[in-house]
Amino acid sequence: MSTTSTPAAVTQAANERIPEPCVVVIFGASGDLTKRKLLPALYHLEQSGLLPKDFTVVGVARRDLSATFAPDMKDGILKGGGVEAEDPKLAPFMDRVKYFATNFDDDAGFEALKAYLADLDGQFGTKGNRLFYLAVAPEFFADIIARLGKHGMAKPEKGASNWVRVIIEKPFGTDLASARKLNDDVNAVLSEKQIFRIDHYLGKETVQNILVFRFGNGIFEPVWNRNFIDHVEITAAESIGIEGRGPFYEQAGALRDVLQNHVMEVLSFVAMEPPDSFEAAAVRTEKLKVWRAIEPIPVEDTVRGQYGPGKVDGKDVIGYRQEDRVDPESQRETFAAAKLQIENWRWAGVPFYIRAAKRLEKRVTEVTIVFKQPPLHLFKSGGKGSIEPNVISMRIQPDEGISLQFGTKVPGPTTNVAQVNMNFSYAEAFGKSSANGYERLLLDAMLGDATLFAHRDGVEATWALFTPILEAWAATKPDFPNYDAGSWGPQESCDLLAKSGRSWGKL
Ligand SMILES: NC(=O)C1=CN([C@@H]2O[C@H](COP(=O)(O)OP(=O)(O)OC[C@H]3O[C@@H](n4cnc5c(N)ncnc54)[C@H](OP(=O)(O)O)[C@@H]3O)[C@@H](O)[C@H]2O)C=CC1
Ligand SMILES: O=C1O[C@H](COP(=O)(O)O)[C@@H](O)[C@H](O)[C@H]1O
Repeated sequence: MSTTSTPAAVTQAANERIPEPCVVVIFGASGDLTKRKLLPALYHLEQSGLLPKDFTVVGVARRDLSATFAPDMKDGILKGGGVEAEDPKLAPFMDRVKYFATNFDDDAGFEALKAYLADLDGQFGTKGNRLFYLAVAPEFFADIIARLGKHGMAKPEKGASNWVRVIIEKPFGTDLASARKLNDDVNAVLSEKQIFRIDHYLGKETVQNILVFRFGNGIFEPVWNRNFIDHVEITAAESIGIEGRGPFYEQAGALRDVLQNHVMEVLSFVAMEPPDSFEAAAVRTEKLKVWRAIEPIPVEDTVRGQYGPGKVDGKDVIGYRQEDRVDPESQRETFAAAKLQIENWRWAGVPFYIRAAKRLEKRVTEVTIVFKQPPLHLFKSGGKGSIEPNVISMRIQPDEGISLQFGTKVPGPTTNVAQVNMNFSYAEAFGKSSANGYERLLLDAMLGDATLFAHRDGVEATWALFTPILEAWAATKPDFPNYDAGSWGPQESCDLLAKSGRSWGKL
């Protein structure tokens, strides 16, 4: 497929969005996220000319890393790909990367940080504008924000025109009660306008493209409803295991880690009504309506699983219970699936099947829209394949793109029907993109645009749906492990669709 919009035109449009001068302060600076995702994302913004001229990054963590921080981050940027060591923009960018050591519970440290940031304003012309990024374990979220408040860093100074915003990483709570408590703690210091709850899936081009596909074209929306759609599948499959994050995953599991947040965000884009505008309040309102319209989920409509040993990409891999720092009797799920019913005018009667898991056969995140059959099968003599439904597959990752499956006449003297695909590939149309999702979201937060960030009400609405499931799961002992690493999950996951004569599409 060809494209009429050139990448150059796209870049030009993006260039109109340059934030005001500011300091980005990253708490958790020596962590994995900062090195692998955040600094590379900021540098890509710099390369694209999207950072303000007056700009600094300050990493904050507890150890004294002032001598090694910038070189270490440079290493992360180079390893992230797409950047050469001799890139002329790299050295000047690294000169603006600073480090400040303090423990998160140290009041004197926060007071010194405040003075340090004021000093940077003088050196770099950053005008008191602050974007704090909490790239830390969730138990620190509320404490850091409370200390920012206590030390006068959480609000602009009285009468001044500077801004203060805070990006909060996931997970935002572990159930409804903890999410509410965290929201209350955060809202006690910051106004909702200052808070940017990040879900990096919303930064992915292909997730945003769900809205463009639906609302930027005339031909899809008329069929995007219960009259034409049989069911929807959303899969977030990973072939990797828990990657050394045993203690984290033992607490989290697939439902808390991915289903409640990333998958539900994607679902809201697939199911929402057109917003009045592409602005935060309008988009959030429509997303919230979708989540609130979902019927309470019966536990029989959910499936949990845990991988045992198996083969992924031809290599033997260990089971979850054998992973480092995982309980050998662990009951934590590495697979979670559910059938959801959105009881509104558009979707009543259309099941949404969602699943997220580690150590499946391959890494693929996809939305699959399966359409109803035509009312009459004219081509009965067509043989096998003649009555397959139309399917729109929105490939979030990898091989980003969209395809439409439809039946077509096989050449020859009989009326045989074969299924074919019309395919749009991002890579073919636009070339490879280095964006990791964080670029767009960091830029939006610097611009004060919260459209692609979660709102308190939304976070609570999704926890309200899944908390009863977590409670029901905790009350019964599962028969784990129940799927082999490298498979497509437990048999019950197929049964969930088979009950109504459906099956997961081939990915
Ligand atoms: N890593 C990833 O790919 C993803 C991470 N996230 C989320 O991002 C957040 C950060 O994750 P990640 O980078 O992996 O975490 P890490 O465990 O790798 O990093 C934690 C950071 O917090 C600092 N820290 C911990 N305790 C203190 C303290 N008492 N005082 C000062 N600094 C402290 C550490 O500093 P020091 O080195 O000095 O101890 C380190 O910089 C988490 O909420 C995670 O859920 C979300 C999506 C993906
Ligand atoms: O938030 C998380 O997401 C990653 C998957 O992100 P992706 O961009 O690689 O799809 C997941 O591996 C991790 O467990 C989870 O915490």
